[in-house]
Amino acid sequence: MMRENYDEYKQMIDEHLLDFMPNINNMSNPLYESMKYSLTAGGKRLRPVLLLASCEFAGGDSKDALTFACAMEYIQTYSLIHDDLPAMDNDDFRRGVPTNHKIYGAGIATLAGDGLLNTAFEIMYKNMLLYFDSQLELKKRINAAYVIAKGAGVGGMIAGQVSDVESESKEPSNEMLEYIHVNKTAALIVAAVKAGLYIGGADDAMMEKMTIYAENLGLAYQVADDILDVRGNAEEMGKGTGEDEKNAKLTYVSLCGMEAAEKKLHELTENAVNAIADYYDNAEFFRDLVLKLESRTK
Ligand SMILES: CC(C)=CCC/C(C)=C/COP(=O)(O)OP(=O)(O)O
Ligand SMILES: C=C(C)CCOP(=O)(O)OP(=O)(O)O
Repeated sequence: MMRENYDEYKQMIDEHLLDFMPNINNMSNPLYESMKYSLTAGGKRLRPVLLLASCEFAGGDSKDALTFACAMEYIQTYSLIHDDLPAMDNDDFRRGVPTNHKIYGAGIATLAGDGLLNTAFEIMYKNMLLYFDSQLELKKRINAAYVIAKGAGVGGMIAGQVSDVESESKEPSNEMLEYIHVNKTAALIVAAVKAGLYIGGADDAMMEKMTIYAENLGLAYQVADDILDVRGNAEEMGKGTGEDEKNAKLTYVSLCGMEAAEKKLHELTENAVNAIADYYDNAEFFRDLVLKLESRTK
């Protein structure tokens, strides 16, 4: 049974996110504080919410997917800490508060990111060990961990971030922009959905359709973020306003203009909705999510 709304899933994450923090000895206390600072600074929890909802959509119990959902948020938080570093976007605000390196320095912030990424895999492996006696349950979790590693990895989010960094010194193009969005943003969103579906036990048809949904949602999410950045309501996306957005980034808006970006967002939204048309009666959560994303940019 799927839950009614986004906030119910988000609450599960917010309540349990710190439960998975490892015990760190006193010598590395600044590391713990710095990891905790960014985990509890807010955030929409989109990726873990998608993971839990996808698990239930496939007929599973979201409680069984909680570890993986929290691991996903650890990875998301690591990526934002590193993205904000002086060597990358050099941002001062994130999730409405000073960025991690502004509080703890670039060294600890880098290590907090490393720590979160590593912890994500530590807790997924620990969870898998609980299912050692059931080949079926273990396989679901190995598949989930594999898609997460792949989506976050050097052929996914990291590849996208490399191109994003490099794009600042390259001739802008549609191909480059598409590559950045597919990898930097959509890859982790697709991974969240697929991981949830694996744990929930989805069949191949559902996996295929939901993957198309998630690819379009992922691209739509980045285009919407870029539209909101320009419109000055970055606050709504949990960021600071204005000053920290100082890099002239390659975005759909900067490359093609606002009107084209809005059209693209609409197309991606339609694609996402159409991908799950077969599940009309019980895909309301996923339909609403992508439709709300588009309407928030208006
Ligand atoms: C491996 C790493 C560090 C990946 C970072 C991935 C990512 C999605 C960064 C934020 O993108 P953005 O710069 O477009 O978003 P924002 O405007 O929130 O900074
Ligand atoms: C892909 C983008 C736009 C990076 C920020 O992601 P979110 O907007 O989901 O950030 P949080 O809610 O997790 O802070």
